Amino acid sequence: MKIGLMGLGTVGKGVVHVINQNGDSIEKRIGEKIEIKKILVKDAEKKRSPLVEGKLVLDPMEILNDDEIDVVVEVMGKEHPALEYIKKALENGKSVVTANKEVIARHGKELIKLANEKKVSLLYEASVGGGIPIIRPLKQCLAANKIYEVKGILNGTTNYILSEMKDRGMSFEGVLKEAQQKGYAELDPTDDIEGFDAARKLAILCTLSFNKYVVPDDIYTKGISSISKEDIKYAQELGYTIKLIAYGKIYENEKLEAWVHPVMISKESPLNGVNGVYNAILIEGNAVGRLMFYGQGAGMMPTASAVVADIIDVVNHIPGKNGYEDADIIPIQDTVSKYYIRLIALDKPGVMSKITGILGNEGISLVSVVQKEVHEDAAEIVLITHHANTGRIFKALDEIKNLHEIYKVASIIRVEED
Ligand SMILES: NC(=O)C1=CN([C@@H]2O[C@H](COP(=O)(O)OP(=O)(O)OC[C@H]3O[C@@H](n4cnc5c(N)ncnc54)[C@H](OP(=O)(O)O)[C@@H]3O)[C@@H](O)[C@H]2O)C=CC1
Ligand SMILES: N[C@@H](CC=O)C(=O)O
Ligand code: NA
Repeated sequence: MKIGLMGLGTVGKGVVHVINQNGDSIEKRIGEKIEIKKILVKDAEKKRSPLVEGKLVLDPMEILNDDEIDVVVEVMGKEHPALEYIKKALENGKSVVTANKEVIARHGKELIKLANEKKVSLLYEASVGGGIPIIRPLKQCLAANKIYEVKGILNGTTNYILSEMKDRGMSFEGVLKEAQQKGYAELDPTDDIEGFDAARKLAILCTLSFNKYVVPDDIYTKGISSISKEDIKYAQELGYTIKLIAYGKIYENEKLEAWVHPVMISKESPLNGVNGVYNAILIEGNAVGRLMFYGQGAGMMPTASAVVADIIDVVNHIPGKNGYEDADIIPIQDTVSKYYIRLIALDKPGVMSKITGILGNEGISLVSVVQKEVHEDAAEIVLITHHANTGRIFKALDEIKNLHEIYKVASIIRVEED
């Protein structure tokens, strides 16, 4: 499977990294090697990674007219000339993967029609929520539902700015600069700050969720440029957090409400804890109920994760192109965990030392021990172990169970701390 990559910025570099890092395991999984054959850039003088040596081109036609290239991956950004390149690729019978929300939100309808006519794929998972899987779940896993409502934090840059202003008392300009350095912001950060990027993403989500074609111009859009440190302080005093929210709802009369606006979010809302570059999307469907999708909405590797998954999806739709190896499952006895153990024992001196002795022989040490009387002659003993080999825990419990002072091993629960 030969790829033509258009763009080698934050996302393009991520795609090169992921394919370089995970190429072998991907090949094993899908039965096909993904090879980046050519990469389109604008600036021939920029210093680039040795990984892309010999692949760079400045003329888009070198990719679009290359018969060996099966998939064009557009990660250049901006509406033009990306739109024209995507169209040309589809016309030439190539599948297209793109992260470009501007192009999909404005021209998705005609592009999907063209892809269908040409019997090729047009995939755009990275266009909404970066690394969060949301497009494919809406198209496939939730297809049985009537979706009523879509609500979320859809822009990583503005969420990062608002979180950092609140938590570190940073200035708007200072945090924006950080977001740009981290590769979160659009080329023109006004797109992020004024809410246009979130509106493009909301247009895509509303179209998929409500089955009505929604474009960014339909969406009332207000960004965060007027949010000051004072607003953030007052919000905290009043028990709220300010978030840039994108909201879409379909009413029974089939009318839609769709807007992007700063919102005072109460402490109880699941969106309140979504901080930094993280995005979250809440979906309400009539069969599935409420769902929340959460993850990094921008950045090199999370976004590349979605782009490369789309490339894999193209391969998976070629008949006979996937295969799985047999799984080698680690026996539960060989796994390691802390354990909570509750025992019912005879309330008599010496019982505890027998129990700790058996555990000690298996190299199991204890974080805590609690003992309570439950009857005249019975006590409940609750132990929390340090990390231990599960096989040794089982062996020790078998021995403990057989002590005549033990009535029963009432519970064994794994303990996790993160
Ligand atoms: N950054 C992120 O976290 C996310 C980005 N996206 C989307 O992904 C896309 C790419 O974003 P990002 O990687 O951040 O963008 P960058 O600005 O970092 O990179 C753009 C790349 O495209 C190349 N390029 C731009 N215009 C042209 C042109 N006309 N001809 C040839 N090459 C061109 C640039 O070339 P050169 O290197 O020579 O300058 C550069 O390599 C955008 O649509 C964005 O909205 C989606 C999700 C998350
Ligand atoms: N600029 C965007 C990038 C991802 O789509 C954002 O900050 O969310
Ligand atoms: Na996504």
